Amino acid sequence: MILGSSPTLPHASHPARPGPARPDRAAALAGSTRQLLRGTFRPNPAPCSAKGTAKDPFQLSNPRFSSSSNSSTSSSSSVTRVLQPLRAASLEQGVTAPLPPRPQGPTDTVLELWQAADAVVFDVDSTITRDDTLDSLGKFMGLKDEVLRHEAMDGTMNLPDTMAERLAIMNCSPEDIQQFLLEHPPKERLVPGVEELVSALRTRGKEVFLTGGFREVVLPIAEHLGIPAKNVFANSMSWELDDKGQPVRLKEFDMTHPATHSQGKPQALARIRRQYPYNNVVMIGDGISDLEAVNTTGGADLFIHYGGVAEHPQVASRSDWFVRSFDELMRCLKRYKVVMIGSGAWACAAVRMVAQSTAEASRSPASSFVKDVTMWVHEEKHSGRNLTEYINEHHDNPIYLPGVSLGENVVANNNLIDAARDADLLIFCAPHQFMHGICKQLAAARVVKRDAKAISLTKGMRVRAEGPQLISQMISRILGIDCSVLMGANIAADIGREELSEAVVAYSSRDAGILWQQLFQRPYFAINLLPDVPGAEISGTLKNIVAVGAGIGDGLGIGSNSKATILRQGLSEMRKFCKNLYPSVRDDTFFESCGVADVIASSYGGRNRRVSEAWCKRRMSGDTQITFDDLEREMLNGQKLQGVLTSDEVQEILIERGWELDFPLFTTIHRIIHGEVSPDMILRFREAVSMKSLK
Ligand SMILES: NC(=O)C1=CN([C@@H]2O[C@H](COP(=O)(O)OP(=O)(O)OC[C@H]3O[C@@H](n4cnc5c(N)ncnc54)[C@H](O)[C@@H]3O)[C@@H](O)[C@H]2O)C=CC1
Ligand SMILES: O=C(CO)COP(=O)(O)O
Repeated sequence: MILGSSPTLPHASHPARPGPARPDRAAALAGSTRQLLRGTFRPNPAPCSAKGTAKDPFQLSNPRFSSSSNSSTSSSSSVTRVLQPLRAASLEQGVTAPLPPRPQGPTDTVLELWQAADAVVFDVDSTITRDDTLDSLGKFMGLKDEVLRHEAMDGTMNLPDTMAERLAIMNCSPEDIQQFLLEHPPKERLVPGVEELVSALRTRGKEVFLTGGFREVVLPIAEHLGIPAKNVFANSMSWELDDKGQPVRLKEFDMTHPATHSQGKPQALARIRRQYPYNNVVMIGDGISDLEAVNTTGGADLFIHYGGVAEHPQVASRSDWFVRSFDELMRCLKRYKVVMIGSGAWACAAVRMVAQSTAEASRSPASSFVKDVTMWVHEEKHSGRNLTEYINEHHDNPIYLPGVSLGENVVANNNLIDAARDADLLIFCAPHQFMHGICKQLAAARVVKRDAKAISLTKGMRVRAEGPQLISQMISRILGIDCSVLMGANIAADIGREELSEAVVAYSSRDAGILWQQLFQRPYFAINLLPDVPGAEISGTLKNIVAVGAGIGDGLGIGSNSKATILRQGLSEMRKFCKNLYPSVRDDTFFESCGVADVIASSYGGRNRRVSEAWCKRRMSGDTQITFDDLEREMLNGQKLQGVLTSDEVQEILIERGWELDFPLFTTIHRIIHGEVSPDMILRFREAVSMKSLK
């Protein structure tokens, strides 16, 4: 709400004067628009697209409203040029000049800025609330303060004076404020759609701020919306105290607070920009003071006039976008395109869950996701046809997860580069030996968006001369994007049947973690968030070695106590290995699904266990020629074992670092699978490690 006129803004009663110089706006925008303009940012046209850019004669004649279809290839200052000059020029002309029509809808550039916003700053009174706090408080106190309010609005009184006057006649006590809050709870005061919009913004990792109003009244609203108190820039009430120092009567507002002054909003914006390295900041409000937050040095990059409660032509015509409903902003939020890189058993079970989530979410206008999920398929033949064609026709993968419908919104694509091109969210789930080649191809084609996010479901690691590298680190390093991991006790076929399971999403950025949780969480698949990527990923990788050990034990026909010994020792070595490499790894990670639960699930129900059991039986029956590769081909129909390869990779690290004796189970398993000691040494792993090779 407009509470005061600005000394920097021209007004009917003031001579028009030039707007403030904004030397650093271009610099601030240079960073903000870099992403938009480098050509990798492609807004999703549906469900919201720029309207009337070619039809509106005003838009044709004015650069601000011209279509920005060229902007993606122009220099970083072009958005500054496109958005700002008209606003500044119209302010310079003063209110006596005829007002340009208010924008009919977002131009492409405005839409791009909205979708790329890092932070959104909302005015409070009459923007997110249906009322003006002082009006409502005045009414609550039985006053009619219309006169003062109008004087403030047309600028004959300045903002601090107006506030002080209105306050003086209000005469309320702390109890009155408490009662006011009880009778006007946040939920009742909020404009329809604002809660959903704030939540959708936060889910997309955008920071939300509130400016204006009074802390005493705004903080409960912020809390209701899940906005932290540090993101509230509001005035404070100041109280007259009794002899015991207890507040009795509202005296004035804290006049030292920037929010009291006409320049409060620009100052709030300047503070936000100083504190956080945001590229794009959007201001949403209804008043001149909100508009000022854009027309100022280091201010917001985009101004949206919300006119659903109060529409002000002076402000609307100078806004970049005029809306009467928050639903319009919601519909225009970016939707993430999800792409699965992989098409094996786990990739199929996982893409099915993701496709269920995106299909479900797409029923709401607030959906964060594009409904269709692309799945890159390593092409092969099935019944004489391309597997990709088969999947797109039948919606299942008969080779890797037979009998499980993936969902009609899963679209298979056998071209890796094409599949990844539009991805905002990339899920990597290929056997780890192929991951380096996949990342290299994607990097060479330069198709991965710079702001895309990745998650790895792959269990494995890469060993290079410099040392071990996690798959998530490799993805981040080669593609230059954030990468989380999803790890857990997740036998693909069981999850395909929707049997209860759980996993952790370990994240480097919590916002990304929340987004992935939203995507993967299903009624039968619970996701815990964990800020420990190395702990979760190394656990998921090493448990494959333990499962090989368990399979060898099963091949020998060992009992439960002995198998439990292998599992316990395995878990202990997993923990030690993680901690040796990454001392910051958390102990509780090993009690999560990616730790003990995955050791158990894989050592009873996994492929590594099954093939190792068969290998052990064949070896014990005298077949010394049998190899894991033979059995993988024979038993898994194209699926890949990770445990044997991982054992080789881990052993390289153990030898290199002189840790073999500290990891007796891992070392024994490695010696068994390479025929250096006999399979029954699994039960004597403590001695086997010190034995010389039997070769
Ligand atoms: N299957 C499961 O239950 C689980 C598997 N994982 C992990 O997920 C990752 C992927 O495993 P799955 O999806 O089960 O795959 P999978 O082992 O079932 O299938 C192998 C996949 O690799 C593909 N492939 C073959 N040659 C290739 C090449 N040269 N380049 C790229 N791809 C090629 C095949 O087409 C197939 O899609 C592994 O790291 C595994 O440890 C994790 C949890 C559960
Ligand atoms: O990782 C898995 C379960 O969590 C699957 O293990 P396998 O590859 O041994 O089947």
